[in-house]
Amino acid sequence: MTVPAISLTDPVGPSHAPLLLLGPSLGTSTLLWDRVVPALAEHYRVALWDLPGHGAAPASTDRFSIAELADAVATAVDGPFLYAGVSLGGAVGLELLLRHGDRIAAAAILCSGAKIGTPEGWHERAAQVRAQSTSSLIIGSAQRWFAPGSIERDPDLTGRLLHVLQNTHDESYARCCEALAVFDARDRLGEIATPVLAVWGDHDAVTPEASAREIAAGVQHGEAIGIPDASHLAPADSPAQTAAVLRGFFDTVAAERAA
Ligand SMILES: O=C(O)CC1=CCC(=O)O1
Repeated sequence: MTVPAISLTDPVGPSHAPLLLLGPSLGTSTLLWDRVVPALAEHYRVALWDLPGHGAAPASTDRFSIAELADAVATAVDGPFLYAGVSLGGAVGLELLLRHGDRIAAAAILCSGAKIGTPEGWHERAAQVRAQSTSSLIIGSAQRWFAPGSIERDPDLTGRLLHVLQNTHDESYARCCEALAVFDARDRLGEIATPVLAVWGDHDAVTPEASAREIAAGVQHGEAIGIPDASHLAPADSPAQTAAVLRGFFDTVAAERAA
């Protein structure tokens, strides 16, 4: 088995606070959470991970699965943690819950699904990137990723996110597409006993409300919530609301466990 190369940041936040791991979507990096981390780091020790060949992580040219990414994330940290991940990072979250659920007190799965897209679509995307690089994805990704008005509201962050995509290692991106092509956790959601919050962005056509509701209904303790001004990259589109939704959920779970 090849271990996919992820990278992990040092945690920021109060030294005795619970560890919160934040995961990226395909083609992005830890930067996706840039506007959310300051609010979360007041209450949690926040660490972020990068996908192979994205952001700070080394490239992985061998095939890997979403489950192997989850194992790599679980191996990179010690002890218990909270988790929040976007899209592919949310799929990794579901595999973390299935494979390492005893270490996770609560997880938020944002703009994601128990299955995302179609195998044909992911194989086409992988072939396109191998032939024409991630640069060929910029315009379509900007349309899928951001809610109307986001680019004008925060040209710095949205522009830098598109640069991350352009700088992503092509073969690693293609391998992520192939991992998504065979990812399907729909039949296993009922095995997840950890509390889960599934979040959708109202403008998201990739993983719409129905995807979040499927996760929330399928796990043993699930709830779902929408973020009105967000598309696929909710932490970039609506950072304050994303932080508030995560804090509300994690605080409620902690209070219920303490009661
Ligand atoms: O299509 C996109 O770029 C959006 C996306 C799908 C899976 C993921 O992580 O991001």
